[in-house]
Amino acid sequence: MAVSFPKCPSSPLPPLQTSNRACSLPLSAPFQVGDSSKWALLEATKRCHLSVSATNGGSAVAPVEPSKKVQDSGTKTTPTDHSTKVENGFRPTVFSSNEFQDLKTGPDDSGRESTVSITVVGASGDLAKKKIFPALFALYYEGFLPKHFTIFGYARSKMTDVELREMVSRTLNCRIDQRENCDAKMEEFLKRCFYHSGQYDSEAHFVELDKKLKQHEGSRISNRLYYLSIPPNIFLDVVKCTSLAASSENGWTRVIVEKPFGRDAESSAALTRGLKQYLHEDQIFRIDHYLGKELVENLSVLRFSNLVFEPLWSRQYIRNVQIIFSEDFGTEGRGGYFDSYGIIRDIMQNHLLQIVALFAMETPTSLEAEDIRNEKVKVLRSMKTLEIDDVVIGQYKSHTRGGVAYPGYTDDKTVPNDSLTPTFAAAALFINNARWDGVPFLMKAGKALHTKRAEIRVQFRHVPGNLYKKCFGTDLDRATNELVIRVQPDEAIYLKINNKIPGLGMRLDRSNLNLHYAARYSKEIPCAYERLLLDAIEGERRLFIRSDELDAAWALFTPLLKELEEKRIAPELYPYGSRGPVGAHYLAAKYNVRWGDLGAEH
Ligand SMILES: NC(=O)C1=CN([C@@H]2O[C@H](COP(=O)(O)OP(=O)(O)OC[C@H]3O[C@@H](n4cnc5c(N)ncnc54)[C@H](OP(=O)(O)O)[C@@H]3O)[C@@H](O)[C@H]2O)C=CC1
Ligand SMILES: O=C1O[C@H](COP(=O)(O)O)[C@@H](O)[C@H](O)[C@H]1O
Repeated sequence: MAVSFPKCPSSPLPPLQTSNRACSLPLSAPFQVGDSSKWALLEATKRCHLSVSATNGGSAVAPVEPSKKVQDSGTKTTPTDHSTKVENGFRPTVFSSNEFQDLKTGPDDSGRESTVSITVVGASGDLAKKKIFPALFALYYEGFLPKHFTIFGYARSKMTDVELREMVSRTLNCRIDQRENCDAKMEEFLKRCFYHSGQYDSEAHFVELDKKLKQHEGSRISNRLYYLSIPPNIFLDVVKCTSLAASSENGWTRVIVEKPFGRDAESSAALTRGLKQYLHEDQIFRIDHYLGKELVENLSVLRFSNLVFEPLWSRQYIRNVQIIFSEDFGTEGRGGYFDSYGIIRDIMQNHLLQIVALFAMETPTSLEAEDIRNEKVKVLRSMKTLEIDDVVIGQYKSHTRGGVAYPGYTDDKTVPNDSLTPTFAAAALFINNARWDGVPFLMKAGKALHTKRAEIRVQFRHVPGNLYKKCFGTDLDRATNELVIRVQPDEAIYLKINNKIPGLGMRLDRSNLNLHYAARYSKEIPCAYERLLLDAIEGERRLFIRSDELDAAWALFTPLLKELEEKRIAPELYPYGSRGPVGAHYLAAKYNVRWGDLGAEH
């Protein structure tokens, strides 16, 4: 006879707060939660932060930091920098007292007005079209660009303003969750976009750009941001020309530099020296767009604001950490660039290593950029230089599936037939400090694999003297907890736990405590470039790479890269669309690790 137990009385949980906004509000913020305007949100956020750190009624003017323009070799001027000083890592404040305001709100009533000119150098290129202009539009749409801003495209291609606008308009779209006034907003945005054609090494052409910028800036304080979306061999030409001929005379000048930052320790150091001939370190914004991804930024929040994680975050409880990047397409269209870099330089030395640094750092003194970067650099400097025995490399080969032929890497016309450039790599890294001694940090990155995904997997140790050992069979590894931070796609954080299957017997299964972003948050997640562009405009350096971090990162990888190239080590071939070379499993097994992304259900 079936026995039924009385049901637990249902006790409704209090409703969850569904808005990010609620979290950032100070108790005393005079902000109406019902107010849907983006600007209201930004204003509220400002108040929130100001309520923590300042008591001047919300009109804080950032502390002045000198702008370090070099007029000519050796002569530095120090005009006022009206940049935002970010309070303890939050995005709170304004350029000057009246600049950062919604177009709808009209002019502010105090201080001299200022303006921001954003020049995309290499505007005719792939990255500019795919990411930069759309990100700028998204910022504009959301009301995050300052009242007075102008966008310039600069490249050698001949184009009129109208043609640039046509080109840009083809790539713009509005957020899925906010289509209101989309076309009108696009029109308004495009009217603020202009183009100047010129050579990258011609000071005269940058003087012409300077004149055009001045026309737009008028008598306002001029702040200028240059985004170098060009091949690295012309970075220095452009930096020299902008610095000598087109930097701001009374505001700040900042330069966003895209990767690759060199090919090895020496070339990277040479690039840094070159940049520093014309710019100060705090004018250089080395972008690593992975740092702008929502879940990468959230790593510190997860760790430092939840008591349940931080005490476990060490060799005592963590068995291994895996950072996995895979793409389900090859180098299509970028083979020329890729062949002289390869996957280790393209993904591991920067994106994945930055994740390791953020993951493993000690608690920073504060959320200020320098405090965080100091901790990251300590991690990088504590790491063991990579050795060839701890690395597996692969290259994809052609494969036919379902009647479709997928090309191999060397089938790309821009790639030499005998190229040994790795399109896949797996590596075991170690951090020689008290917290992480002996814990393998396994990285895996590959193109033309079976899936597109980026994730961090934290595998915890076995439960000592586990009472339920018998329920797991012989494979205790399968029973350990695993925390998965899925950076993309379909952002999620989930913790694999063992759970009793409901019923009268005692059977356990693996279940997930799952924070699935799409289900939890209704707002679309901004693209990494939006966050980073906004940070650069605001002068927030937390998510950009400092030169000593870069040096430390290259020091780890350079000997390995040299050895691979000098010895012409052949990569293991893997079929397009597969899970990559089998060697990756041997590497993991060497450290008693099983990759967490195996199997259909992971
Ligand atoms: N595309 C991407 O997804 C990513 C790119 N990056 C980095 O961003 C930067 C820009 O990338 P991307 O847009 O793909 O690059 P492109 O190859 O598209 O180059 C951008 C522009 O630079 C000019 N250019 C290209 N080659 C040369 C050359 N040899 N000499 C002078 N000018 C040249 C061209 O403009 P014109 O001829 O009109 O002057 C071109 O439109 C690079 O540093 C790249 O490594 C980083 C991450 C991702
Ligand atoms: O930096 C790079 O990143 C992209 C992958 O970026 P994602 O944001 O789409 O994950 C990669 O395709 C490219 O090779 C590399 O240069």
